[in-house]
Amino acid sequence: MTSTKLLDTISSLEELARSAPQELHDQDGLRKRLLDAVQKLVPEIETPAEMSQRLLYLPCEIMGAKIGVDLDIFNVLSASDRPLSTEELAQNCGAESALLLRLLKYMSSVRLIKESDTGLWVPSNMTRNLASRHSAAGVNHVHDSVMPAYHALPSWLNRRGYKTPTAKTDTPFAQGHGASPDQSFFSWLQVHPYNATEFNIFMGVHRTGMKTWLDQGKIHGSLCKAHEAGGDENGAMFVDVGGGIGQQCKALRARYPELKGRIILQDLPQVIQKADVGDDIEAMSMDFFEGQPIKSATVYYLRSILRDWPDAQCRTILGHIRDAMAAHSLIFIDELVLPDRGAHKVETQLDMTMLSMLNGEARTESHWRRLLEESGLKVQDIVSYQNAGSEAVIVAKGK
Ligand SMILES: C[S@@+](CC[C@H](N)C(=O)[O-])C[C@H]1O[C@@H](n2cnc3c(N)ncnc32)[C@H](O)[C@@H]1O
Repeated sequence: MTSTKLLDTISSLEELARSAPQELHDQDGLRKRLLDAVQKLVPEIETPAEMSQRLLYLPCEIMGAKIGVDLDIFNVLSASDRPLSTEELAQNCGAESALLLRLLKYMSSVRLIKESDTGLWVPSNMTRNLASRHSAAGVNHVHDSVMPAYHALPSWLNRRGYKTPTAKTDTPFAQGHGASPDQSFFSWLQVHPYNATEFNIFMGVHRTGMKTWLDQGKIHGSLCKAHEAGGDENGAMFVDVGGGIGQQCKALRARYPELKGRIILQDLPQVIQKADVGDDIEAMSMDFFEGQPIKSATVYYLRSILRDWPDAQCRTILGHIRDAMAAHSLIFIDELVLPDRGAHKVETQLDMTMLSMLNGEARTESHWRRLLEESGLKVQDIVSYQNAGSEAVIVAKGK
C-alpha cells in the first residue's frame, strides 16, 4: 500500500470514528467486516508499550462500566436531550464532583461516554448500549461473579498440572470467591440472591436483538413433524431443561401460538420461584442430575446447559433425557459449535469463562458428536442460525 493510499485510509477511519454513518449501522455485513478488520489491525501494529497500555489495563474497562452502572450514569446521559455537566451528574448520583470528574474522564477516554466540551458529557454508542436493565445485569454479573474466577484460573490450572477438569465442583470460581471447594457456581447463587438475580436477568436477555433458534424455519419444521409423529397434539411438546426464568418458553408460545401441546419450564426450585411465565406454560422444579420426570415429550430443549459441565456430568444429564424419550422425541441442544480451526473470540472467551466458572467447556463439532454418541444418542442435524460465533441447534435422537 502506498503512503497516499494509507493516508486516505487513515482519514476515512478517523471520519468513521468521529461519526459512523447510518448506512454502516443498516448494513450488518459491512459493519461486522469493519469491526473485525479494526480489531485484528490493532494488535498487529502496536508497539510493546502500546500493547501494554491496551492489554494490561483491560480490566479497568469493566471496572469503569460497573461504576457507571452503580451511579446510573448511562441511563441518565442517554435520557438527557442536552449535554450534562459534571455538577449536574454529581447531584443526580450523589458523588463528590471532583472525584466524579476523574471517573467521567476515564469513562470518556474508553468511549463509555463522550465529552462534548470541557466538563460536559453526552452519551456515546456504548452509553446507549449500556443504558438498560439487562446490560446492567451483564456488567454486575461479570464484575461481581465472574472476575474473581478469571483471576483464579491461572493458579488453579498451575496447581492441577494443566489437565481438563472432570469434577463439577472444586472450580476456579470457588477458589476466586474463597468459597468451599464443594460449592458450585449454582449452589453459591442460592446463598447470594443479588448475584442470582443479576445472572438470571442477564441469561434471560443477553442475546436480545440477535437471531435465535426460533428464527430457523428448519428447526420449527422438525418440531412440528416430530409432534405430529407423537400422535397427541395436547401432549408434552416442549420441555426447556434448565430453562432459567422461562424466556425461551414464552418466546416459543409467542412465535407459534397455533402450536398446541404442553410447554414445560424446568429448573432448580430457587430459579422456578422467580419464573416469569403465564398460565399456558407449566413451571416445574427439578434437578437434571436426578432424572427427567416428563416422559415422551416431543422436544427436550437445552440452551447453554451442557457448556456448564464436564463431559461426565453431560452424559448423566443426557442419559436421563434419553431414558425419558419416546421414538418420536428429539433433543435440541442450542449451543456454540466451535470450528476445529480459527475459532472466533466470541467462542473462545466463552470457553475460558465456562472453564473458570464451572469446569465447563465450549465444544467443537467433533467433540459434540463424540459426547452424544457416548450418551446413547445420534446427531440428526446441526442447524446454524448465524450470529458472530457458531451458534447452532444440534438435533439429536435416540439410537
Ligand atoms: C447458563 S444458564 C442457562 C439458562 C437458559 N437455558 C438460557 O439459555 O437462558 C443454566 C441454567 O441451568 C440451571 N441449572 C443448574 N443446575 C441445574 C440442575 N442441577 N438442575 C436443573 N437446572 C439447573 C441454572 O439454574 C440455570 O438457569
